[in-house]
Amino acid sequence: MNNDIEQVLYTQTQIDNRMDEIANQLTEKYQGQCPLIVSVMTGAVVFTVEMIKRLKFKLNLDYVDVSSYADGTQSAGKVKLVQDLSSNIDGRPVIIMEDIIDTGHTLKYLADLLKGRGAKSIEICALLDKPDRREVDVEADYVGFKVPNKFIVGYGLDYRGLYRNLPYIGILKRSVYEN
Ligand SMILES: O=P(O)(O)OC[C@H]1O[C@H](OP(=O)(O)OP(=O)(O)O)[C@H](O)[C@@H]1O
Ligand SMILES: Nc1nc2[nH]cnc2c(=O)[nH]1
Repeated sequence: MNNDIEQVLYTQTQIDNRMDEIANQLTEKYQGQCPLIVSVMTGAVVFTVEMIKRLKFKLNLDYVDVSSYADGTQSAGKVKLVQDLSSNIDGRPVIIMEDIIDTGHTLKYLADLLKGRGAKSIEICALLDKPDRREVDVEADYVGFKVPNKFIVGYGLDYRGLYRNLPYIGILKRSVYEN
């Protein structure tokens, strides 16, 4: 295990098994619909890649880059659209793939934006949910795991750009970001 990790919450095997379950639910629901998968850069990249390989229906893939965290572990509270979709979503079912819902600001912003563009339906699929930190009313339709109110890294989630490549989900030691 990486020395900066206080505790592993979910191993690669646990993540794989949970992704299989969610993928089966999505496959049942979206058969014949060809939804657009919207991956939220950068944190959702690992989750998105691993999930879409399990989806047994026609789909398209696009991404947005939204940024809500100015620096380190604290939310800036404001969401910025850094890179827009390249697809037209009018009349299309959309599935947003996100790594974590924390305050909820990012997903609220994104879901409202895509609704305003006439998506036929919008569902949210999030690897992690940290409900204790919620500031706005937003819920995922599919959640991998609930996590405690700690700073989480791995499986796409970073601290200052690091740890995204860890093949598990863990709690970052406070000593890494406090001095
Ligand atoms: O629910 P919220 O409080 O809005 O937080 C969730 C968002 O924060 C992180 O993104 P970040 O802006 O750190 O960018 P990243 O995906 O590039 O890591 C994470 O990937 C989510 O998109
Ligand atoms: N890496 C990381 N990014 C986040 N964005 C919102 N919450 C978190 C978290 O716990 N870890």
